[in-house]
Amino acid sequence: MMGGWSELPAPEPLLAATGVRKTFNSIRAVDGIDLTVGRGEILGLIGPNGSGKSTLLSCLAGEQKINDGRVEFEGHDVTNAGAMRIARRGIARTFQNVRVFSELTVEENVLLARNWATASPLAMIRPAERSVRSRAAELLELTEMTPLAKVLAGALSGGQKRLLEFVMALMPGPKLVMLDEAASGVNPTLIRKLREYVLQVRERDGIAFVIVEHNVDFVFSTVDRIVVMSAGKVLDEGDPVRVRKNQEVIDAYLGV
Ligand SMILES: Nc1ncnc2c1ncn2[C@@H]1O[C@H](COP(=O)(O)OP(=O)(O)OP(=O)(O)O)[C@@H](O)[C@H]1O
Repeated sequence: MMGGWSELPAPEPLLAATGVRKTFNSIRAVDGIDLTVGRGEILGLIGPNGSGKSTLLSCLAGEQKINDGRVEFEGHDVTNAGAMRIARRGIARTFQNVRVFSELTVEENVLLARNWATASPLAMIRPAERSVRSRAAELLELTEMTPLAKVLAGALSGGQKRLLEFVMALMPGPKLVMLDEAASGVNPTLIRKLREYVLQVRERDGIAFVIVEHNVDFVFSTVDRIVVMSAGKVLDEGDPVRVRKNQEVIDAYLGV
């Protein structure tokens, strides 16, 4: 068993973003951010509404083009490489507004997710190979969703839909998963389980996570390191215990 990741030397960077800037007309949504994520590291990204967290995720995932800066993944320059190419390199994400196919079952959603990062849209209609089916079954088992496999995704609770999206993000076998407010609208029991699943997946497969989150207890209890954003910049960064006591962070975000 490992003695906790925080005791290990700094992991080799998986993702390295430097000087990332994204503007919308006069709004500097992301204003010169440097961010690294180590292999298997769980990084928290917090900050007030509108501080640029989701925009930064979209830039890293290649959904938005950056105005300035550089993004490297496993040493490859992926700056403005586009969402598909970046996904193929091994970055997956979930969204603030859950994106699942309501008219398909849980299992069908999970099987479809295999191809998002690896194949053409045409390949989506091919029946899933045995290895894909067994990965889907294994991930549903891990997240205790096997009993829901045949249920239509539209019939799931908000929390279960978030869990389904989590499984879908894991299907292509990513090296980095970015979760955008995965605990939002999720009941406390399911949040505890989500935390457990994140830690298990990291432990088992060495997957790194970037967790954008307003649920302070969830994020501080799950991550190895935290980055606090404010008005498009990094306000503080480091050990969660220290950051939580930083008066500037308390004033800007943690507040009351
Ligand atoms: N497509 C867009 N067009 C114009 N402005 C945008 C766009 N997307 C984001 N912004 C602006 O960029 C800034 C950062 O927004 P962003 O959604 O990234 O913040 P956030 O930290 O994720 O906020 P929240 O916690 O509320 O999700 C805000 O001022 C927002 O209004």
